Amino acid sequence: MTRTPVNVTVTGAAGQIGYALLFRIASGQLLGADVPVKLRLLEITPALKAAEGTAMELDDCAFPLLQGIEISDDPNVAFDGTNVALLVGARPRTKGMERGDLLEANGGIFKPQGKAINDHAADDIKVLVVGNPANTNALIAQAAAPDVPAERFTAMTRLDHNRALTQLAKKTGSTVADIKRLTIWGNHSATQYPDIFHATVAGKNAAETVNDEKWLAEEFIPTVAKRGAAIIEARGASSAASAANAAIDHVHTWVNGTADGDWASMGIPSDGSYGVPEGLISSFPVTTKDGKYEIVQGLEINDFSRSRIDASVKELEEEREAVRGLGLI
Ligand SMILES: NC(=O)C1=CN([C@@H]2O[C@H](COP(=O)(O)OP(=O)(O)OC[C@H]3O[C@@H](n4cnc5c(N)ncnc54)[C@H](O)[C@@H]3O)[C@@H](O)[C@H]2O)C=CC1
Ligand SMILES: O=C([O-])CC(=O)C(=O)O
Repeated sequence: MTRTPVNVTVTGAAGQIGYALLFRIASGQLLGADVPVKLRLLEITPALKAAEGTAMELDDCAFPLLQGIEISDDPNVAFDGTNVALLVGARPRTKGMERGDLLEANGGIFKPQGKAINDHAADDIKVLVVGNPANTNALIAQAAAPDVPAERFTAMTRLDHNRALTQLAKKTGSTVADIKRLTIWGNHSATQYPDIFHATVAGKNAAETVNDEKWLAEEFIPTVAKRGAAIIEARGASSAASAANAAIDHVHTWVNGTADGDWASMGIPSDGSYGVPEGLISSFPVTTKDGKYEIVQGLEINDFSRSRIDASVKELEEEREAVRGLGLI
């Protein structure tokens, strides 16, 4: 194998998403079946032993593409020379915790990680934030990394995108492979807006094919937007394998490109497109090529969509104000 290995850092490596993610990265599903990887696992000190156990299992898989594993509780070590950073570890909301407390607790994680990325990561670093609240955690990390191009900080809405694909496929009696150009707009939260007005099912407009605004407003959108809570209710734990799968999809798409005639959803810094205030990390339809993404331009946004996009963007603005007030950005 002649290619230089790509350094991939995963934070929260001993957590449930970490366990579902690391083996897939090591097997080549993140970057490609011909791309060797070195894994860096970042955990908090009490979870280092568990991370070591996962590393032992990774060794035991004898993945031909896996060229090394390093484990650390120091972000300066874990992000040293890293090319792809998957920021999964985050502080979950616990009983009695207000939103401000949650943002502050996550600021204590994502600000130092952003700084470590700024100071130590490779020049081509790409960052995906999975840990919630993902969009605003991405904003915090980005603000702490002024030397890294802002567009390298992204947040995950691909799980929402994938959830929406399946719901639409079920409704239309098609398969997910028949569906193209679906979009998640806004925040990875219950205000997100899954948009099928530009989507196609087997080449035909999805909204026209469905032709059922009541289903759209009362079933499809709430099912997708509240799916995370439904999984917690059913499983007694939040989505893990599907979240890891979406993280793989997000980075694979970013690095390897979207298919002709299709797009994906990514939480990315707004350039002001579609009236989303510049700098907010909000989900958009994007095409990707040569490791870069571009927002799909020129889509007509009807009133139904406009009010929902605006509501989610308003929530993102409020989160941005809150972290600004806490001095985190
Ligand atoms: N954007 C999305 O679509 C989704 C996001 N999530 C979020 O992903 C995050 C992780 O989920 P799980 O793996 O299920 O949680 P988990 O609780 O099983 O694992 C989190 C891990 O992060 C570690 N951690 C905490 N602080 C850290 C720090 N400063 N540095 C490194 N590691 C640290 C913990 O020790 C723990 O091992 C949560 O915030 C969850 O809400 C989950 C599903 C979907
Ligand atoms: O709420 C959570 O921790 C899980 C989550 O983001 C999701 O499943 O979309």
